[in-house]
Amino acid sequence: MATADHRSTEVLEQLAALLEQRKGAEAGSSYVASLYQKGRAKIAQKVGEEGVEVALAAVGDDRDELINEMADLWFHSLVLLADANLTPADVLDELERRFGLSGLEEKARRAQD
Ligand SMILES: N=c1c2ncn([C@@H]3O[C@H](COP(=O)(O)OP(=O)(O)OP(=O)(O)O)[C@@H](O)[C@H]3O)c2ncn1[C@@H]1O[C@H](COP(=O)(O)O)[C@@H](O)[C@H]1O
Repeated sequence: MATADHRSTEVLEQLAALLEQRKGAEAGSSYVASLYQKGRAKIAQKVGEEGVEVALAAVGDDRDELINEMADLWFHSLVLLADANLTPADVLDELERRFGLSGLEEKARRAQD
């Protein structure tokens, strides 16, 4: 299994920066620019479709298929975030906040034991 390291967030940030640049590109020149042109509902639809594909891949128990479909889901989710003028950092902040909360709950539980 691959291990998480500094690349995990770097690749999200670099891809997000590229997605931001694509806002100024011609729709015919880039898949991402064509998605922006189709609009929020189309991008949201792609995220929904990719989510279903992830679920099907998970049930199929094919490791490579699951990684591929998850990459499609994450990619389209990043496009949706960019279209909404949000960044991966906004989501990472929320995950970090929740992780912090659960960490505190765990500490409190241990203190009671
Ligand atoms: N990571 C990706 C990525 N993952 C998937 N895809 C594209 O997402 C599409 C999904 O395929 P589907 O079959 O679901 O969709 P489709 O049938 O082509 O389109 P729909 O009719 O369903 O809308 C394919 O065209 C893939 O090529 C991606 N396209 C781009 N990127 C990244 O985005 C960057 C910018 O891309 P461009 O804007 O195209 O240069 C690239 O350098 C990559 O790093």
